[in-house]
Amino acid sequence: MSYEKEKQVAIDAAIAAAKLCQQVRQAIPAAMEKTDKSPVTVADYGSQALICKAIGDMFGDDPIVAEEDAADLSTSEMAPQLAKVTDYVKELVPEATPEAVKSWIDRGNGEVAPRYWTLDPIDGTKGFLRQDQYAVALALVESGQVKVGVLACPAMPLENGECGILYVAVRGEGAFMAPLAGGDLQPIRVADIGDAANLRFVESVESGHGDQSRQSAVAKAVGITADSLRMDSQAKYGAVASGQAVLYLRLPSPKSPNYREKIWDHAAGTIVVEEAGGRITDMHGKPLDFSIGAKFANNQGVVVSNGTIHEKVLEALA
Ligand SMILES: Nc1ncnc2c1ncn2[C@@H]1O[C@H](COP(=O)(O)OS(=O)(=O)O)[C@@H](OP(=O)(O)O)[C@H]1O
Ligand SMILES: [Mg+2]
Ligand SMILES: [Mg+2]
Ligand SMILES: [Mg+2]
Repeated sequence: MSYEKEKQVAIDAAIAAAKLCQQVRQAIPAAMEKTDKSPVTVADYGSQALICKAIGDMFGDDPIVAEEDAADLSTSEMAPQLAKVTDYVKELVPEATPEAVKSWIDRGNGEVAPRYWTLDPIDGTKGFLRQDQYAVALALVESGQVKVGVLACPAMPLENGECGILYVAVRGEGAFMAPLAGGDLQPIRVADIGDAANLRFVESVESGHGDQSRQSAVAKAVGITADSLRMDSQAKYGAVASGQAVLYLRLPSPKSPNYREKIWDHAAGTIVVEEAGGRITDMHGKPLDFSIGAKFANNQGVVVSNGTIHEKVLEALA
């Protein structure tokens, strides 16, 4: 099946959302705290509203499983924040009202189904707040397999010194990147193992999102001696897909050993890497299971590689 329409709607929505995020970021955004103590900003809500509206308008029957929830924005003390979100959304959707914005955000409360979208309106909110990397990550999943993935990474550097990369993949059609500001999609490939300069691995910036000492031990065991490239968000998948790194390790943090990864933190990134020739499994070599729910209840840790080193990495982990 061709996913031409899905791909185009996803690209347009992600680009619009990334624009909103960059506008918020120029104003040095403040963070609000969610009940799990993690940060969220008006940009996370604005991005989710824009994208869920776009998907809902074009594919009204498709559920969307997204990170944020408008319930936190619905109290009277949050009214000023909701007004701010609405103002940003209005710049791109003039008919936006606070009520409409909340209802668009809540389109993201869908459940995993035979066909669904999953959205992280800002992946790497901590990176967004630090003026580092972040990504708008949107994917379409059918029968448990990611079919379309779009990653908009406004802070990823291009060769010409400018910033902003869009990564796009459709199952069976390859992976591509383009300047986020506009330009043709160019095919990308993972790095070859013989390419010693690219023997780098990527990992999270936040030490609590992984096990950095085990990650560097595993990288060393497969011959990667250079220091890791630390990067927030699914931009790490973009780095592997385009050959800047051969490995992304995300092993359970000793601080939260029972944490289960969320589907929106990986869906778009995984198809971009797979279509660029790479491989993804959990730390035990099992495929990530996108068919059960918002959390990967049956997977632990994530290993993303250029493919050729994957078995060696799994052996080092075993
Ligand atoms: N304990 C633990 N272990 C693993 N992952 C966790 C954990 N806690 C949170 N999260 C999720 O991490 C998402 C951000 O991941 P990053 O790789 O961007 O982390 S980092 O900012 O580079 O450190 C972040 O996504 P966003 O909330 O979209 O930013 C969280 O979903
Ligand atoms: Mg979050
Ligand atoms: Mg995330
Ligand atoms: Mg997020």
